[in-house]
Amino acid sequence: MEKVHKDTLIGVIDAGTRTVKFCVFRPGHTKEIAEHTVDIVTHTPQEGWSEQDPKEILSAVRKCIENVVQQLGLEAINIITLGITNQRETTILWDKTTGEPLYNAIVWNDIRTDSTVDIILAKVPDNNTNYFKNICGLPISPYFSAFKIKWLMHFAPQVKKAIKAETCLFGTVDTWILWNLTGGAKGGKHYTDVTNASRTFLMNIELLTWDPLLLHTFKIPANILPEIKSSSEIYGRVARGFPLENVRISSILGNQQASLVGQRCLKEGQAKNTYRSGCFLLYNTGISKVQSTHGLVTTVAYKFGSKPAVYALEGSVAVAGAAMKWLRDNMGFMGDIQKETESLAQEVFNTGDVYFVPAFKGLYAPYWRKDARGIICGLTAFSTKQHIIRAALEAVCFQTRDILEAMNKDCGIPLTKLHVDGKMTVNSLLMQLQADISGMPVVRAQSQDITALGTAMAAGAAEGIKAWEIYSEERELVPSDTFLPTSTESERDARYTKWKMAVQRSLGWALAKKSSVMTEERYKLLASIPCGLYVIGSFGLIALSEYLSPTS
Ligand SMILES: Nc1ncnc2c1ncn2[C@@H]1O[C@H](COP(=O)(O)OP(=O)(O)O)[C@@H](O)[C@H]1O
Ligand SMILES: O=P(O)(O)OC[C@H](O)CO
Repeated sequence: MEKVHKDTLIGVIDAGTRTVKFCVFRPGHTKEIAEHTVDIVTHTPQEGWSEQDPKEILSAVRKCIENVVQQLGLEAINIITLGITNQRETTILWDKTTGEPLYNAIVWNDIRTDSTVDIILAKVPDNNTNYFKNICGLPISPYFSAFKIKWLMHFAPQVKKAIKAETCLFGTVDTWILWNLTGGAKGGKHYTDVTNASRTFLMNIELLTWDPLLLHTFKIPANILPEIKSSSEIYGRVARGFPLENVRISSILGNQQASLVGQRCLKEGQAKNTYRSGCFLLYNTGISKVQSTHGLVTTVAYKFGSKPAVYALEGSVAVAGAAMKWLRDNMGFMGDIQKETESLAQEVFNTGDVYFVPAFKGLYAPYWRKDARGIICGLTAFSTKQHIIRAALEAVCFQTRDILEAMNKDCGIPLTKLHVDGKMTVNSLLMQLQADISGMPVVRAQSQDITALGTAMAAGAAEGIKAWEIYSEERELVPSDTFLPTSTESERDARYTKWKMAVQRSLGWALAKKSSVMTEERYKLLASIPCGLYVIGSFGLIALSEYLSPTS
């Protein structure tokens, strides 16, 4: 191990759903010294689909590193190591001989794989969503990578071809970046870490290896999968042609696990909630796995080198900040989310009994209902956009309460406070609503970069840099402020009961989808498609019915 110099710096690539960022930390400090962020375009070729260009992600990584290196000037030479943190579950398949993606990245919140879920459900006794939970910790849901891989294997001919030729590789976003940074087709390292692997639906959560039964169920060949490593070890060096050539890469963490580390929730019983597009609450259960019976998932929290893996219970919420984007972009309720959400919601004192369930793509934890769809209920002639914006903020808090209720039931020991981070937490009204709806103090981290910080800490640990005292019990090292509940228990419970009524009304909505396809869309198509395409359409239907047959 190289001697650590006092000017040592650690770089972090944070490849999120909406943005890619590169930032640099000085060991022991919680605030980054330089950063650059680039937005990533998400394509929606069909309703419910969500794709990104893997090459755009890579070029954003390059641009961000180049920009920060330029900002730091000569100091950049002190960056001795890099960490990678990433949006999880997002699935990329590429050709290892050319380095070319075989399809766009299918993003974690894409729901095209609903039919794949039905195929897998049809194979298990009683259509039991939790049938494989003992093996991989996860319920059957379009969220996880295996369903996306299976979809690609069926619907993308180029994927079929590459699998047959044994040139296809699979990776989540961490693996795609690592493989390319370490040489790509010329010897790139095809690794992932345990936290990302635990989100694929293919890893045995006990053994931390790819599980043969799951691979067989999905008919996924083992030779496309990366090797599973710990979250903190030296994986390789940046290859020639990339900025920061020869610098070691020494941590990989899924972004929600990274913020658990950054929040220093390193002891059993500590939890954090990160509010971004989605919202993810992770509860550290130590080296023992807790199997949830209330709709949470069991996931790997982190594994530092050869130390035992630490587990977490996770409550994943698909739509949190994304609902604000929808109110801005689709409803035109505001122009600037950051500047206007809080002030508009504060123009009213409550939601006027309006409830908003933003189940745009079904509901994740604790419901796991892909047939749910968004609803706004309780509208009256007095309802205004301000009420709806406030209801959207409350929806984030109610969804968090759903998770907290499930966690308390699974763990037995209720949380006494909630540590929070993520861009949405700048909204102080949201923080107060969260304290009032959950009835517990909400402790807000004063840094926006908790995810990157956790990744830097893990990279530092692999390099023997102990500056953050990662195993210290002193959580107060993360500067924070606290919001205390101002509601009574009966007020809280009355409102929560109403929320549950609203959730009930959102369930099952998508089951009626078929009838709408047979009416509007069909007739729109009949009016516009030249006759040759009917033939392609019927071939498509035959392919789809074969795919959906229980034997496939
Ligand atoms: N002041 C605010 N109040 C409410 N929501 C906000 C506020 N600022 C940002 N948001 C929401 O938070 C989310 C920020 O997401 P971001 O950190 O960019 O991560 P990602 O989209 O990668 O999850 C966006 O969905 C945005 O709508
Ligand atoms: O990039 P974010 O913050 O939307 O995180 C997405 C999660 O990792 C999905 O599981």
